[in-house]
Amino acid sequence: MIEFEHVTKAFHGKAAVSDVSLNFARGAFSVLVGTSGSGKSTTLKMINRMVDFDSGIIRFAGEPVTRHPVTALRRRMGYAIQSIGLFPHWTVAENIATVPRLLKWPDKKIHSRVIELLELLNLEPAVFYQRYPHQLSGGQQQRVGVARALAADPEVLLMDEPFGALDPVTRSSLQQEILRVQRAEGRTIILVTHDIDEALALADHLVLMDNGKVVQQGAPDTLLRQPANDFVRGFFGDSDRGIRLLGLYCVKNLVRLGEAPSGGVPVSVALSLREALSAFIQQARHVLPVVNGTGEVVGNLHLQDVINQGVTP
Ligand SMILES: Nc1ncnc2c1ncn2[C@@H]1O[C@H](COP(=O)(O)OP(=O)(O)OP(=O)(O)O)[C@@H](O)[C@H]1O
Repeated sequence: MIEFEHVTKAFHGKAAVSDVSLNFARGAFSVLVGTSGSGKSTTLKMINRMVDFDSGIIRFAGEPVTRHPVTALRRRMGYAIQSIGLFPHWTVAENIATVPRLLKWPDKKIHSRVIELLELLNLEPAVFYQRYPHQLSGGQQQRVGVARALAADPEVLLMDEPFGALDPVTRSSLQQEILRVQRAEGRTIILVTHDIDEALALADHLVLMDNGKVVQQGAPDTLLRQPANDFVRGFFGDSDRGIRLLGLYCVKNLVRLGEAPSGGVPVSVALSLREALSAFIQQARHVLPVVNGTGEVVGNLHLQDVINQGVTP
């Protein structure tokens, strides 16, 4: 859906992005991750032409972005950033409605979309609808920023550290919301983060950048299991790689269905194997019962199977 071919951008003679070729597939959740100053934000901003590039081609829906009128291009791409950029004299509802208003949606449709998004992002409409940005916490402002980016159902969502100022609990629930929206609606999302665990939790397609270049890209599993070089190995923390790998899989993948339930506090099918490993350690057990979404015991999880998952592809 979005393709980069040999794209280069320099600021004051110094390359920020060098000869980058990438393909962000339609409906995929792509994540740009890397060291500070590696060119992630610049890469993102070149997609909606917030930053012009010096050479190469970037295509959106088959056409070079330079041939799309800037305003039309930006309306097709939601954009959410850490520093939020909410309009201070507009209420939360007016901020969220920015693009629907530009698109001249009827008032009723705008109102119901704003309510829907407030609920989606856990902001009680009765409390937040009429508030102004200065009356919100940093995390609430960020959620309004995400709601605004989603408002007009853009084909592509560009997000630059959108969960940066959130506490770990809110951050994790917002990550799950975004994943749910992306899976349910097949939305194309490109997200920049320097948080490795966030990147691994969200990405279908992970792009690791360093010094303006793409060092390795692919499925998170591939980068963890087959790091292209020492930089990639080091970036994911050599000693944490096994644990991070377990974070990519769910208990559901390994449950031995129909076994007589073992003792111990059950783990849910939806839990990651990383969290399940922690449950084994906390309970000092080798086998734990597994429950499905309705709390019914469906089988067991064996510690040995979890360990094997970290070894076998
Ligand atoms: N507007 C600008 N003017 C001058 N230099 C810039 C500008 N924007 C970015 N740069 C430089 O380009 C390089 C890449 O910056 P970029 O913001 O893309 O990196 P990043 O990977 O997103 O970093 P971070 O994770 O720290 O936000 C950096 O060296 C930065 O200083």
